[in-house]
Amino acid sequence: MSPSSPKSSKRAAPAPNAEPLEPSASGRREGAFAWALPWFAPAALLALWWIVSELGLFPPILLPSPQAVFSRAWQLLASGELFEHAATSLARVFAGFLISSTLALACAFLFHALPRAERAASLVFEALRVVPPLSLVPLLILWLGIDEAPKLAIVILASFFPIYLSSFDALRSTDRSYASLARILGLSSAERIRHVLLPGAAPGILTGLRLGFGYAWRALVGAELIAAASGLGYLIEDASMLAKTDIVMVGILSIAVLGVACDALFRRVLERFLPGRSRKAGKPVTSKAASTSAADLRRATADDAQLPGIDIARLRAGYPDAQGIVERPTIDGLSLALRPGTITALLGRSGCGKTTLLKVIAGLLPASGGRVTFSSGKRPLLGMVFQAPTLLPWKTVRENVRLALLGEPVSQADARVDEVLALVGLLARAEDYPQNLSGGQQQRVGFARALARSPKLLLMDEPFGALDAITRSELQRESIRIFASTRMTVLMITHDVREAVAMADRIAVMAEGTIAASFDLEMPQPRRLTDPKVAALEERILAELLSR
Ligand SMILES: Nc1ncnc2c1ncn2[C@@H]1O[C@H](COP(=O)(O)OP(=O)(O)OP(=O)(O)O)[C@@H](O)[C@H]1O
Repeated sequence: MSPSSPKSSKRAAPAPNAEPLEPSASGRREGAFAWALPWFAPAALLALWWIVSELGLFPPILLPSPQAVFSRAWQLLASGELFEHAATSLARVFAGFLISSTLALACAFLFHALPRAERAASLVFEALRVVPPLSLVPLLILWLGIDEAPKLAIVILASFFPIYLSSFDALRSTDRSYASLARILGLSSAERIRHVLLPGAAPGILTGLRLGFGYAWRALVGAELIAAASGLGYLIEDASMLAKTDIVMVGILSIAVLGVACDALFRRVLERFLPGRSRKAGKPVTSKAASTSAADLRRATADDAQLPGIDIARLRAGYPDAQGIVERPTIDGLSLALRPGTITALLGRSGCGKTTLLKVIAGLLPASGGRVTFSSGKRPLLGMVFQAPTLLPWKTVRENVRLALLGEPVSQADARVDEVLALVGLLARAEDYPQNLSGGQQQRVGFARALARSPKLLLMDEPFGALDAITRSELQRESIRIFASTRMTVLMITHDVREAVAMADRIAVMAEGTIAASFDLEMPQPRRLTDPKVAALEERILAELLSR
């Protein structure tokens, strides 16, 4: 059959860049009924309940019919009795929850700031966590009497731990993920809390609050067994004594409905008030700065004499164990000189200590021996491109880059953000959230953020490692252009010998925590990898690497 026949063209697969197809009829039907999905199971249970009671499988004293329960509920509602009990229970849950969430959040923040205090309290907290609050009722009555206090105490004890644990974990994992970034960007404690810790931990904290609220409801009925005269727990207990099963079921259903409604409220808060969670793509931005060329970035105006050289001599460094002792140094007697304004590429097998060296130079890890000397006297203003983009998902692209310029006047900082985003070709995506960008685009944003402060020293940890071949080669070319126009001293880790040969002035090969060989490249840019001299050097370096 000829490819142009109508039949064949009907069957042809859509072109890769074709508009999305119209949803199919079955897809449309599914979409139309999506809202009803959560109601299927309750409706099925209700139907089952009705059938069982209609068949008379259980006597009404054990299982009253749905009609009997709903008419009793209507009666209690009309008399205001149900509302009164529900209001009392809600007041108890809210009061207990308010106290427990305040205490739990205070403990989470305090213990996050004071890890030793957390370790000191951990055993007591762990023990208290596993004791069921209801087992404490006799003691609570002895200590607090039989009024509201023991009921509140039970709700507090039940809801404290989910909130505390979830919030503490969220704070700790956010801090771990972004600690290096915050230090490299020079954020103050207040800036770190405001821009990183709080928004990063917010989902975990809100989940903890949601869980805690659920636990507060669950503990309520038990709490209202303690000499209560009102509340849904009391209603259930009182009715069960008089064998009024329909009222017992009204009480249980009321707790379920109120609990689900409160949970839905929490979820709405989570979805609405967390910045950047909507993940919508922002509007494209155009501005004069979009035409910024690399040459415009010369504002640092640093000539080579002002740029930092780095002299690393007999360096030793490693990761301390739990006792704070570095047993086996990762960097062991390493010496390397970085000339001002040059690009040095660091090659070496995985695990030989390349990232560790970068961390010591950046001041993220202390040296245990030897020295790192900066020709500028102290550690210069530095930018770092991490192995992963390490963007804050709750901030837009613009806000992520802006984070590097928090101390600067707003208009100046905004102009600079435009400049560096234009430089990496992403000004049009400034209002997007990182989730809406590809991996390569996210890495470019990380690059723009590192360049934003016009660093004198740029440290790059396999910046192109996770990218596809085309994006990688594009970014390599862009980087060469940027390095040529913005004077910086650059140290770049890579696993790619070609990348090193294409970009670097010096290549250092690392093995077992020290520099095994180094090569100076005096070939002009741009370098053609097919050039016999370049190809021969690539071969030599590859052989050197393989011999390690
Ligand atoms: N936070 C850490 N705590 C303890 N040991 C670590 C830590 N980070 C790295 N190491 C260890 O230090 C050694 C060197 O790690 P490093 O990340 O510097 O290697 P690398 O050369 O950068 O590796 P790769 O090329 O795979 O990224 C490894 O043995 C690693 O297990």
